[in-house]
Amino acid sequence: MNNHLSVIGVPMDLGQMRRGVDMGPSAIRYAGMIERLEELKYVIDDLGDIDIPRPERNQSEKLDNLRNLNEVAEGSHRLAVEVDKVVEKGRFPLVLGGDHSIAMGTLAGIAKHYENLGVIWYDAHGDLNTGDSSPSGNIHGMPLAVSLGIGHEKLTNILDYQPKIKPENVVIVGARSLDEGERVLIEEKGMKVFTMHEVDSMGMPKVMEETIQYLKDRTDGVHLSLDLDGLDPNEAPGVGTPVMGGLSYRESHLAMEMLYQSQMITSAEFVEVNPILDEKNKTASVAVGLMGSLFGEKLK
Ligand SMILES: NC(=[NH2+])NCCC[C@H](N)C(=O)O
Ligand SMILES: [Mn+2]
Ligand SMILES: [Mn+2]
Repeated sequence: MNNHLSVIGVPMDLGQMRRGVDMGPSAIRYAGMIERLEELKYVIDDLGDIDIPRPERNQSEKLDNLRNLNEVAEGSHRLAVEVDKVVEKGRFPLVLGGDHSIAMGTLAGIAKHYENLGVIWYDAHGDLNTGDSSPSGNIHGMPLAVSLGIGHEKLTNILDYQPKIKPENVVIVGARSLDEGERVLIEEKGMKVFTMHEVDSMGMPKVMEETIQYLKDRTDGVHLSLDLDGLDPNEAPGVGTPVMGGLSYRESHLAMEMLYQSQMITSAEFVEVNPILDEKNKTASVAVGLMGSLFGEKLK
């Protein structure tokens, strides 16, 4: 694994309606992230936080069922520019959210450097909505669709190219809340999804084995997009859209350890940590713990 990490915080809370997720990057750093990774002998540049635009008052609230479209697009664009530079320098981008809408910026910055970027979308949700299909108008439910080139032009065209990724290079893990339009898209594109049903029936070792094998055969780099709501809300309560029956802390550690062993992850982001909804920074600590496993911590 690339031993030079560049950390970028993204205090974005405009992709959904619960305030506080903009403090996610601070909460994750406060939970000891940098020290934890330094312990593993990584060289770390913390690039600080991206400046996120604040919406003007009186703007028409939800144009095309896309809440805060212009600000989210601009924030993601700024993130994409920074991530692009990090990859250009040969460093591993580690992005801290912020709500999941930021993934469209992260992927825009990374994917131009790969022919076939793979993505592991670790999440209770598919985030495959568009303005047309979204029940909420919240853009954090759309970044995977946007990265596939599906959605509003202001979002799909960040850094002036699209699509960022191909549907066959994506694996979704932990899904248990998919909207109708998302199911249709998954079916139509033949996307690989391990729902909680598969995790329960196959077990996490098999799910990750298959994920790793599948991506190894077809990609030249793999981005991990980890939404903390993929985990069960009992273990990661500090998220804005919790869904019961999620991945356990232990399953998630195992998944991260297997990814470390595979040596295939080339970038990562940890999103949706909301300290206002959290219990004593538990969810941020879970994020840092999972990073420990992803970057090679071992018990012996
Ligand atoms: N990144 C997330 N937590 N996304 C939740 C999305 C929830 C729902 N599917 C929506 O579109 O509103
Ligand atoms: Mn989610
Ligand atoms: Mn998500």
